[in-house]
Amino acid sequence: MTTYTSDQRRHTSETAETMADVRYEIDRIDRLLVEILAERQSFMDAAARIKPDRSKVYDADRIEDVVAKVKAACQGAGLSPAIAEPVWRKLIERCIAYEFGSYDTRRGGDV
Ligand SMILES: O=C(O)C(=O)C[C@]1(C(=O)O)C=C[C@@H](O)C=C1
Repeated sequence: MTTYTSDQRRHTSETAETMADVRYEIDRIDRLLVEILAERQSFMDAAARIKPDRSKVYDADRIEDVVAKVKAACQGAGLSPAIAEPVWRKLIERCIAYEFGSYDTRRGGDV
């Protein structure tokens, strides 16, 4: 199971006073995002292993389902959907490319 390593939080957005404070927290959060995205990526390998054929890697209905769920989560979390939606659409696009690569590597390039 993935465990996330995190540097100590020093400030909240309200207590930060200098740009050094702000950038320490942004850099800390970015390292956490990298760990979380690496875990998400690992499930593309699982999907490539489980999906019965290559035509299932790209799933338009599932893409819209993922984006809708992310937008719903944004409301509770206070994340701007204007940030989230394009980020997730690009993330999914790159995850699909990764999943195709994983699928082809696993199946020896057979289609
Ligand atoms: O849910 C899936 O079927 C996935 O493989 C995950 C994922 C994603 O990155 O969210 C990637 C490829 C699919 O086309 C849809 C969604």
